[in-house]
Amino acid sequence: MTIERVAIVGAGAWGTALALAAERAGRSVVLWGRDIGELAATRENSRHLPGIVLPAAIEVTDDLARAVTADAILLVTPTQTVRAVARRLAGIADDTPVVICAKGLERSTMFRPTEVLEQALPPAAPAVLSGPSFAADVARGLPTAVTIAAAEPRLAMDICQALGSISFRPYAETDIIGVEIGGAFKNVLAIAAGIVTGRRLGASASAALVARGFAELRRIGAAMGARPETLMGLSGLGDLVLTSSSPQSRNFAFGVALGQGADPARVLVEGASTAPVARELARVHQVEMPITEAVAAIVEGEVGIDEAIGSLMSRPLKHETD
Ligand SMILES: NC(=O)C1=CN([C@@H]2O[C@H](COP(=O)(O)OP(=O)(O)OC[C@H]3O[C@@H](n4cnc5c(N)ncnc54)[C@H](O)[C@@H]3O)[C@@H](O)[C@H]2O)C=CC1
Ligand SMILES: O=C(CO)COP(=O)(O)O
Repeated sequence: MTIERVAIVGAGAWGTALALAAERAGRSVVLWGRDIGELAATRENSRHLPGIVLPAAIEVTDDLARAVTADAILLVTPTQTVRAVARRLAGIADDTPVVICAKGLERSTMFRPTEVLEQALPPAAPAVLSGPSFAADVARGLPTAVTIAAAEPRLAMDICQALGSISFRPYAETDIIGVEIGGAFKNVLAIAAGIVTGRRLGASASAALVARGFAELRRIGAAMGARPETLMGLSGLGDLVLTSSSPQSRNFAFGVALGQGADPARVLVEGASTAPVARELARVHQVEMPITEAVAAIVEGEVGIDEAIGSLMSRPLKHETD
């Protein structure tokens, strides 16, 4: 299919950046948001992307009917809102590609976002966009590569064709589960990496955290049906490395604040919402995920940070690749 008109639903940092990417790729773009007063008036998202002015060609609207008729829709609101927002898109034509751009797991059901989408919006053809990509980098046109997955390889490639440009390079994939698992769990692991940095535990501990965190990601991925190659790619290891090493990441920055003694109840980032669900999924699938367990316990206020670190370091010795 040819995708000419693209709607971005959600005008936060990532939605605004993806609107710019789609416009650079030559698409006709409509950016829908519920709070677009300032954006519509000034063409600048000063809260999330200060200094970046949207070109006149991008239509900014709070009228969802303008989005429903697009050839493809990018759903770019936080994970816990995907169900409600998807329901509001009920008027779409059958098989309209709806590309999930959130990274997380629904708390009430433990569903991945495309599972939520399938329930809430049955006419949609689900897809997912994920990978190492900060909104500010994409908005500025810096080189970025992401993964776009859909069950049908042809659809994944059509969406790649629609969004790809000289600065934004999507790779097509069919492993929706793997891409979503990578995006959801890396946010939890990024909080752990931030805690290591905030607690000044050293560069060696940071590297160990990424490697052992990735071991957890591979184990839960195998249990949930992800392909190992997907987890090795942009949306798994690539995004884990990015968000576990950069203060630009809100999840990492949240972890840094926790490591420095901040109250876990104060901030809400995707990884904090996902952590208790990730822990529960690990238990359901009987997968050992001590770092994920520790993050969940910390953000839920069940243990202190020093206690959690002590528990991780005093676990029984084992073979590395068991
Ligand atoms: N910011 C980034 O660099 C990246 C973010 N993401 C993911 O994209 C998702 C969105 O993140 P951001 O845009 O950064 O968040 P944000 O906080 O900048 O924006 C979220 C937007 O969603 C809107 N929203 C929230 N609830 C809504 C509802 N019920 N109905 C309609 N609109 C609603 C808010 O008004 C806001 O405009 C998250 O899952 C995040 O993990 C993925 C890659 C990069
Ligand atoms: O997912 C992201 C980059 O790939 C953005 O990470 P944060 O949500 O932690 O800022």
